[in-house]
Amino acid sequence: MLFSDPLPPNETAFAQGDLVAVQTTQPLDRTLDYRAPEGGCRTGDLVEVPLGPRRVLGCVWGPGRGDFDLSKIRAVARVLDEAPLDAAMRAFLEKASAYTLTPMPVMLRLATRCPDLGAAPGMRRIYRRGPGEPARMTEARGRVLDLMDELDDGGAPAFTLSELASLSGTSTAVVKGLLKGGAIAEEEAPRDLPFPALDPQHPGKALTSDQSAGAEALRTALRSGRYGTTLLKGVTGSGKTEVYLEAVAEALAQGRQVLVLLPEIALTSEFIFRVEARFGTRPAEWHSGVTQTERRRVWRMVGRHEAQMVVGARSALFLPFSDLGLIVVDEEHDQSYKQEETVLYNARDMAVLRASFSGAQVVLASATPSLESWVNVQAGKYARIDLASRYGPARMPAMKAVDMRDEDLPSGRWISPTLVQGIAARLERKEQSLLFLNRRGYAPVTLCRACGHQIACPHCDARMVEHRFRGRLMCHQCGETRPMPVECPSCGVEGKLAAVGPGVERMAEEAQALFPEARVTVLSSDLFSSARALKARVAEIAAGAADIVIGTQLVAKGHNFPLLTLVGVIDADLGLQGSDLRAAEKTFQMMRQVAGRAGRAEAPGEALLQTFQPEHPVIRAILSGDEEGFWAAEAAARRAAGVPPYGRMAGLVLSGPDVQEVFDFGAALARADGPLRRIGAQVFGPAPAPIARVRGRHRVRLLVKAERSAPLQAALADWVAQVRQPGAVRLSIDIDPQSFL
Ligand SMILES: Nc1ncnc2c1ncn2[C@@H]1O[C@H](COP(=O)(O)OP(=O)(O)OP(=O)(O)O)[C@@H](O)[C@H]1O
Ligand SMILES: [Zn+2]
Repeated sequence: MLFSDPLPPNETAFAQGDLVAVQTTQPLDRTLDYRAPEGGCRTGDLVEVPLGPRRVLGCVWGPGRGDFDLSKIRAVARVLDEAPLDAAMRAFLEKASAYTLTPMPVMLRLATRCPDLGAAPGMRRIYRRGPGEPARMTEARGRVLDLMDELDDGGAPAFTLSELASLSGTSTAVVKGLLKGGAIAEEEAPRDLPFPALDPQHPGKALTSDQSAGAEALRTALRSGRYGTTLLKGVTGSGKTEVYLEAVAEALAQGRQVLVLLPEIALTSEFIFRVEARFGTRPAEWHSGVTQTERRRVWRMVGRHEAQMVVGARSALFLPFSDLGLIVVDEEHDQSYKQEETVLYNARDMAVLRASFSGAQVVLASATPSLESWVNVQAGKYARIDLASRYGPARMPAMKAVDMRDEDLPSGRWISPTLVQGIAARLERKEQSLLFLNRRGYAPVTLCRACGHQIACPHCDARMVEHRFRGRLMCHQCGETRPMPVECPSCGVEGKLAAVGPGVERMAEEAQALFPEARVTVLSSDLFSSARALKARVAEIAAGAADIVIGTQLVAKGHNFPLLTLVGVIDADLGLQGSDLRAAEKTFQMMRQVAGRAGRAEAPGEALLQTFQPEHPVIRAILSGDEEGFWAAEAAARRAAGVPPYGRMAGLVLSGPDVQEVFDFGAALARADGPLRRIGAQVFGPAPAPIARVRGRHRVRLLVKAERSAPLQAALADWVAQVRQPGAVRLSIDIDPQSFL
């Protein structure tokens, strides 16, 4: 056994034949009793247990419950040779399950997402890109090599034969064929190698006095060895990353593990590069772009403390760290930290929860923190560090409103004369301009001028968006695409379809028409086949390969464009519409992030916000830069409305193929609101969800509001359990919803 070291505190050893409770990954609402196998087992061990005719994965959760016929109890089949889930991890999973109302088996599945879990270590054959080229190139061979190049971040990743074949959609024979010319090299390698040690003594950059004070505060917090959370707030380019890397160094020096969460895979490679420069070697990576082989290595090495630092996506929170000392959540306000898929959790909150069980420190870094974090600082729950100015000569850009009511702009055009002047001045000085519009595609609406029909998705309650570069219409809800029709699908008249409203592709057209000599480029996620392709383009632009960049929210995040001195926001009012409770907060964050892209080097930057309502309080707050004033006002408004973070909310989405059945179920829930009323909570709805149909399923919403101290989760569970759910209807509960879609 690998893990036969002395039993840590809080863990129990069981001798062969003892009754143990096992939490499985099967959809059962309780643990099951088994007998400890030969050689015994301990709490936290990952095991295989017989269940009916099958063997399933489980984790030893504690002593058996003893409420089952003892004669029928079977023995644990096998203890897996993997690091156990320690007491802190188990407590975290239980708490996260209770908080998000996610069943424990689903939580355990999140925590055991390791390919080939329990497989014996040993040697295996791996394949890397070699220096040669194949004598004869075929389409299939090309696909294999493209894939390998695509996933190569400079680390020459290794693949297994079957991985390469399945990822590239070819056969193993194709892969083997590439061995001959040396385009691929084959080697024997131990299954899972430890990660090389990072060196915390490697010197970092010389810090400014603000930065040093921040770094020292974080080091002190880490030395306490206890849980704590610090909001690291600093304007874009102030050196937040430099400061938290000092905290990383401290944790590494203490021999503890570090997790850094980034909101976007596209940002990882630049960050990995900085880690390598700072600590001499690359950390482990965990996100959707990582191969299965590497995933397995990361999972195992994290459990054995043979990976000191992981950089990754939110699911990295569920890796089995054995001694986690620090979690950094970079760009903590980012919406993508809220998982909107199977398990609804906010990675920022889960990071805090996980750290509290592991005696770890959390650093939440942002130029524009979430209101939740700001409130937690005000309440004294989080510490706060401020970096008020940009590093070096760079200054925050001057922010100005362009009052669109005064601009003379023909219909179908969106770049105001004032903005045009600004761009022209940049072109003259060989500086870059960024036009920001958070709308992918060419135009949000395609309208038939003959009959008035708007082309909609057949499966969703959404319009099809024209993507002119691809010549297709696309549904942004379900991804359905179809060729751009020539005639109206409703009335059949030809040549009358018109684009209405702007998307980034259309802005590019307008910019190019205004400045025929300029190099105009679009940065939008749908235009890049991979994170790698996007990264390459970002690097080219940073080096000066474009004069005018048109971008979606993608550009707001973390990228550095030294030549960029003007940011033009095409429609600053866009985010303020709609009923979203976070509309003001999101707009404020987004505008400040985008503006922060300008003037990152010596040349001063300017941000121009096109708006029809310059007197709107949010627009005024953005322009004045009075952040504290904005947060205080926003907090007061939320407190008055009794909404998060002052009140608690849960969003329920019911969906199914039959609209009546979905509504009936919603109405039945709304009537049976006894358990909610008992805690003083109110239920609103059922009402059609803002997106009322997705992929052919009708969606209905209920919203529950409660006081902050009310035991909401327990009441929700009781409430939902009383009403029989029709088989075809799905129900998802989102605690603290971020959006009301
Ligand atoms: N003390 C320093 N010495 C040298 N360079 C520094 C220092 N502090 C910051 N920099 C440089 O300034 C730039 C901005 O710093 P950094 O990326 O750490 O800021 P940030 O606040 O994390 O930015 P963002 O909000 O865009 O993520 C980087 O290129 C960084 O290397
Ligand atoms: Zn659709």
